[in-house]
Amino acid sequence: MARGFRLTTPRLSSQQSFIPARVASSHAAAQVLVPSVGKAAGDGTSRCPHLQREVSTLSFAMDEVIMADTVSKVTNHRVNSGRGYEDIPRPKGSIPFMGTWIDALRHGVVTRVHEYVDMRYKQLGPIYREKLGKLEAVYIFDPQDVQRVFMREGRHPRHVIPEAWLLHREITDKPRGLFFMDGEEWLSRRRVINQLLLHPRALPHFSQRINDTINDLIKHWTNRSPVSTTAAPPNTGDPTGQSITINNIQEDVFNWSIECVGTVLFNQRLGCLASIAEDTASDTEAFVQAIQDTFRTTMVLTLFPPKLARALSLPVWWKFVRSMDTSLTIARRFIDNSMKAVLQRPESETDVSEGKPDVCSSLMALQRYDLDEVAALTADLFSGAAHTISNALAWAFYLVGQDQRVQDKIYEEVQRVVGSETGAITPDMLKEMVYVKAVIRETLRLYPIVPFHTRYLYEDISIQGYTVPANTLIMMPTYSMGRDEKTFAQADKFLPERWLRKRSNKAGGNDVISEGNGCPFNHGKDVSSSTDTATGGTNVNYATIPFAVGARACVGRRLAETEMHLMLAKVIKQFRVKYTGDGPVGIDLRMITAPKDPIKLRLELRDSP
Ligand code: HEM
Repeated sequence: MARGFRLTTPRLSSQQSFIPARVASSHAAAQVLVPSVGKAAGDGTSRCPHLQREVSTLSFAMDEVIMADTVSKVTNHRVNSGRGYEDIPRPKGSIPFMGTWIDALRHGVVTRVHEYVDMRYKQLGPIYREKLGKLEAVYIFDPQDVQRVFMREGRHPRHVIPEAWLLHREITDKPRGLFFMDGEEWLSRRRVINQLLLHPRALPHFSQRINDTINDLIKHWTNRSPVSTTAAPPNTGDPTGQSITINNIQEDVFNWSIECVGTVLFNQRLGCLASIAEDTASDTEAFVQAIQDTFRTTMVLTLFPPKLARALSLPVWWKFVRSMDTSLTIARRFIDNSMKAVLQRPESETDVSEGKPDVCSSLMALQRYDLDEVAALTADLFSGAAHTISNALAWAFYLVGQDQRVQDKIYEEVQRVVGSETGAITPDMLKEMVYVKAVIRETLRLYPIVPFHTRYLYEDISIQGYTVPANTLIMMPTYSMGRDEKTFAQADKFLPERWLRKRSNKAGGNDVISEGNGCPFNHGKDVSSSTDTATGGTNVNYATIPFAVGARACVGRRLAETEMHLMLAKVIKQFRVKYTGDGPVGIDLRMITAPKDPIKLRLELRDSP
């Protein structure tokens, strides 16, 4: 193949909206080459040679931050990488139209794509391309390449939206939320939601409600399975011998996360926790099932053309439509009920950033969007929140439930910060809980809830010496990157310490353990025994970015982290958690990284909650 060969046909599917030329050209200046990666930051903050400048994922005005960061380093960008798209390694056995679909199906690709992609990475290296049925993409694995992709995503970053979802939206002709939008439409709404959810002032406001819902969940657990007295194991110190059995933590946490997000979005209690106490069927159960079915069928329809599935009236298409309709109807029911309450409130109570009650009222107070659009925006947040947080917490309890050492450290930290205080854990207290945060961060490294980050760039980019043309789908597999031994020492081990660093206390007191800044490289140290493992890095580590980075990073990140940190801290403060399942739980990839089997736990009441 000739060097520098370039495909001229855009690889963006006709289903994915093209950005109008006007918009594309307006931000062409932002498509610039970032300084060479691997170079220590020149701002004097980096002590780690592996990492580069940080793109703050938490800035509420993220888009501007990124623009500032990239534009300040404008160099005349021109890709001249030597080898072209056609030269990028690809698996053997690709056939016209189908690509390597049959091969992939043999590997059980639908629920184990993460393993399949990992196998390809080991076979073909840090960049390869593959066509799986309809889905043609370039897969990249090197964190430095990932960083470069995010740095060049432009003012209106574009991610992949499953074709089946787009088709469904087209058929139903209903407005949808942020995830589905692009261009200026996306940016203007995203800025508003950023203010409501990512602004530092927004969350302290919600933490009392999150605390309350966690207290209620624990109360419901106790009501459902009254704390039973078992023979207290001898010499265990803390446990009183009283315990609660949980047969499926995921399900319970799902109910809780809907309840919790309901209080943030609508300042309403939705009543989802009642079904935990009563063990009865509820709307939330139907919602869980519908979302699971939507995700599962979407996976199949990612590989098999949805339009064809629809034309052939395949059962998978109809199952997809039914589950999508059910989940949207139930979400809409929750939202309509809540909106009624919001509409009845006095106008003075409608701006969350001024200490007012919730996201939905704040959106309505702007008087910029009609009710349908407010409902669409909040429905997106609502369903985005429930499944992600519940699965992440299920994995966190699964991991800590098997690791007494980690639990003891969480407990020590929570006791140190909160002491005998039995009220709410405040945002200021949370700031000090660096170990709790490290546990969640490590959980998401091992079980990244979103299995692939995706981007279409507006310009060609050179990756590993190959030119990847503009509008190619670039997939960044989070599972493989998070478990890569090249990046993480003892990559398969659950070691929250890798995210901490020890600083000596100049005032002569004890050394201070603080949050590491993300350098995952262990610099040759044994990460299990040291608290000084994430040494010296200053920046976001692109090998594990569970919420993505940049202007299109997860808009619910602050909320998700606050909910997860609070839940972990409060449960471990009161209970010892034991995983009681029958062995390791695998991953079932249904668009998100979910546990394959229910995660069973026993919660043993501590002596001194
Ligand atoms: C463990 C929890 C969560 C994880 C790991 C997670 C991860 C992500 C990721 C990776 C993206 C894609 C960003 C991209 O395309 O680059 C995303 C987008 C999004 N997330 Fe989350 N998320 C979580 C929780 C939440 C919560 C709690 C909410 C709502 C309150 C939420 C709402 C959204 C929305 C609306 C988008 C689309 C944003 C846009 O397109 O501008 N997520 N999330």
